[in-house]
Amino acid sequence: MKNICILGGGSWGTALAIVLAKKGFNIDLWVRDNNQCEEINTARENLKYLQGVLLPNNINATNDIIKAVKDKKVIVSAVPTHGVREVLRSIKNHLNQEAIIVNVAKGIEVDTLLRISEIVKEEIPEIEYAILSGPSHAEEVARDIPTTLVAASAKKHIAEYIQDIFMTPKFRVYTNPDVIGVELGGALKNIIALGAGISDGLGYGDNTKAALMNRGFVEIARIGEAMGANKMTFAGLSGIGDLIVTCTSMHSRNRRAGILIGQGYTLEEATKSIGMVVEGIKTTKAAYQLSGKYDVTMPITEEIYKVLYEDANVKNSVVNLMLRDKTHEIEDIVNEDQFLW
Ligand SMILES: NC(=O)c1ccc[n+]([C@@H]2O[C@H](COP(=O)([O-])OP(=O)(O)OC[C@H]3O[C@@H](n4cnc5c(N)ncnc54)[C@H](O)[C@@H]3O)[C@@H](O)[C@H]2O)c1
Ligand SMILES: O=P(O)(O)OC[C@H](O)CO
Repeated sequence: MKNICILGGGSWGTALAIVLAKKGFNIDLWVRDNNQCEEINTARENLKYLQGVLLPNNINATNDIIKAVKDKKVIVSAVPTHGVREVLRSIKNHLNQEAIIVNVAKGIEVDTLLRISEIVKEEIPEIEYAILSGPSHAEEVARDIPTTLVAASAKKHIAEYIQDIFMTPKFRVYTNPDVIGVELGGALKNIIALGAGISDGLGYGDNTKAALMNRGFVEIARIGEAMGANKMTFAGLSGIGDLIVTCTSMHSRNRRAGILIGQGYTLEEATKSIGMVVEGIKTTKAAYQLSGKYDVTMPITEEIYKVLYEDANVKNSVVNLMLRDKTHEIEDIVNEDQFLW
């Protein structure tokens, strides 16, 4: 049986290790923190990030990243976006020639505004790349709850290879050639999930959340198309699928952080209380800059940016969104000629 390396012993890296280990692969799980690494190997549980799930014996946590990647064809990168570049730099000279990086993080690098495939291209230009994304909370995947995802790669055989590696009766994987769309859908939905949480924290209702999700989807598709994605990808699992789960689930770290902010906690208090990565916070900053760079209107992202980074009042932000200039629902489809006069 093949050996697979997973980089990052947080909730998602651990959940994917369980899926693959149950399939029979031997897993080397690189965990940055040595105490956590030892705890995983002795307790057979990731107590900090994924409590209550027994880890199969064929998962070996290691603190040695070079050993973890050595001779592996499939290297799953499950470190948060802000750590990806540094991790790639540390492994680039130790990789198998056939290695494929399977990124599962959902974010945009703030300083460069690059997607993760672009960071990989900069750091290890020759390596094969795929992204695995979709509506998938670690807490459910680790407990064998049926889940569907999409493996995207520019190369069909790479997307299909990764599909085969991960596919189980409880973990169904589709393929898609649109790496840009899949990366952006997964990253940008976290911003809208923060907004959905803020709305819940303010005590607003289902109508408000549906509005945020729907108009959030419109702005994700708008910037996505400007950045070269296929608009249809946003109608798929990594787009609307992930937007739905993240905006509605109590597993979502982004939504839960938003709820706390809506209830009046500061960003710092909310982040500390969640205790896990809340990717949407940094992604909001990146997306706000991208909307300027591509000259694309992203009103929800803009208001969330102001709440997170300029201490704007959340209730005023809702008023700002409700009182924007009147407009057609779907600007590029509806035009004046389509109305009866
Ligand atoms: N948790 C989920 O359900 C889920 C599902 C799909 C995708 N994701 C994505 O997976 C990525 C990881 O999320 P997670 O939920 O596992 O996070 P987490 O907070 O549970 O764990 C993060 C892990 O990364 C490590 N880490 C933090 N900074 C690092 C750095 N600079 N270098 C190396 N390691 C670092 C931490 O020590 C920890 O082990 C995120 O991009 C997230 O959006 C998460
Ligand atoms: O817990 P969140 O908000 O980081 O979301 C996790 C996954 O992206 C859901 O698909």
